[in-house]
Amino acid sequence: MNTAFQTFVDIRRQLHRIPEPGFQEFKTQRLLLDRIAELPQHRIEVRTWRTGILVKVKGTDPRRTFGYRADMDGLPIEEETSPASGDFRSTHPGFMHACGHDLHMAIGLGVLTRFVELPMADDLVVLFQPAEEGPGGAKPMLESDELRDWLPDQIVALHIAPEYEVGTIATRPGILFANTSELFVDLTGKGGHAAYPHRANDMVVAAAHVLVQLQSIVARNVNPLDAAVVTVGKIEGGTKQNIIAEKARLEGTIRTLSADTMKLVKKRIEAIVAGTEAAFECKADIDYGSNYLQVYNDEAITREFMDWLDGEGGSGEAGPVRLIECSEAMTGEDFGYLLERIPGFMFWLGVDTPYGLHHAKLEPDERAIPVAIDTVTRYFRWKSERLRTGGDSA
Ligand SMILES: CC(=O)N[C@@H](CCC[C@H](N)C(=O)O)C(=O)O
Repeated sequence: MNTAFQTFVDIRRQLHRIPEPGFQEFKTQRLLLDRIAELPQHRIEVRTWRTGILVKVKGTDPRRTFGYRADMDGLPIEEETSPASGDFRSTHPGFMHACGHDLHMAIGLGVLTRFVELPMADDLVVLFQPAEEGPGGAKPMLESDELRDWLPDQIVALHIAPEYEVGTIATRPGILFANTSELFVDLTGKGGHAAYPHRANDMVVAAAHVLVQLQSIVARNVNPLDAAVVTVGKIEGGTKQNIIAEKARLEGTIRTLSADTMKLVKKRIEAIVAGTEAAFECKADIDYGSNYLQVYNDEAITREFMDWLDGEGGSGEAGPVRLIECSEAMTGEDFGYLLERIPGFMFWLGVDTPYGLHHAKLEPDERAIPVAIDTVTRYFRWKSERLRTGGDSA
């Protein structure tokens, strides 16, 4: 790997050591601000918003602004990567960059650096956005004073994809990621002695009933030709093996490809929870936490990007890039809010690793970093020039 790219691999490793929860990305913000401060300052302007950062690189003759967005937060996962990554493993117990945001940020810094070194005619804004995993930073950042007068005319983001080889970019026009809603169900009954179940009201059993019935929603209520997911990722209840639990809590997430199906799934969840409440004579509360809008790629701009990648855009400094037109995924991304306001697209970046996103053993192949820096940089330059010379797809 050439030394220019190696710098961003090193930065990714530094970021990997310090994963932080949403809106607590203090060390991450500091590290990025320090790296940005090392760049020649005459072309850039920097703003901070909460734990996020906005950087503008001034073009030589700006008529438009292009945007790249990178998310910043880590996940509550204890890292279990191989000894080979020992020297840059997470130093924050119980936290890990297990969704690739360390790569997304390093790539953002790489793109930014390239445009500082060799500006394009148009402006570039790089957004380092907090709290993608929750509660969601894109929507409030979009509404912030800091972004209001720097809104790009077109925006791009990427997400690492463990299942694709390095050198692969996958995307599609239209919907790429699902609508999401978090789900929290709190059950309160009556605790008691394990030997006297008839005098108590057991919330572990009630939670089990809710959990099993939730499985019927996708199987029996959603049209099989549509798509939806109801996953419960965490159950909490009780205090000891011989005490009947007074409280239990289920934590999950709902994914749907359409807004109407989201309404249907929520209606069914409410019916199931109300039924359990009546049957178990307990109290049940539902909270939907944060909700994300689908990621909907602008059809014309995405198709144009795909055509470019299939042609002249497919060979770059970091090697050939192979395009895959992929299917929709049930992952969620608050980048959907940015795309609702600003035309653009998101794409998957192949990082070829056997463990999936949100896995404690996720080890993305870092050779994907140069591929992404080079591709995004070349694409913005090409698009900026094309618009000046009268190409279409604003
Ligand atoms: C790309 C990715 O993995 N994104 C997350 C987004 C989480 C949204 C929210 N906190 C939820 O759980 O519904 C995902 O889990 O898809």
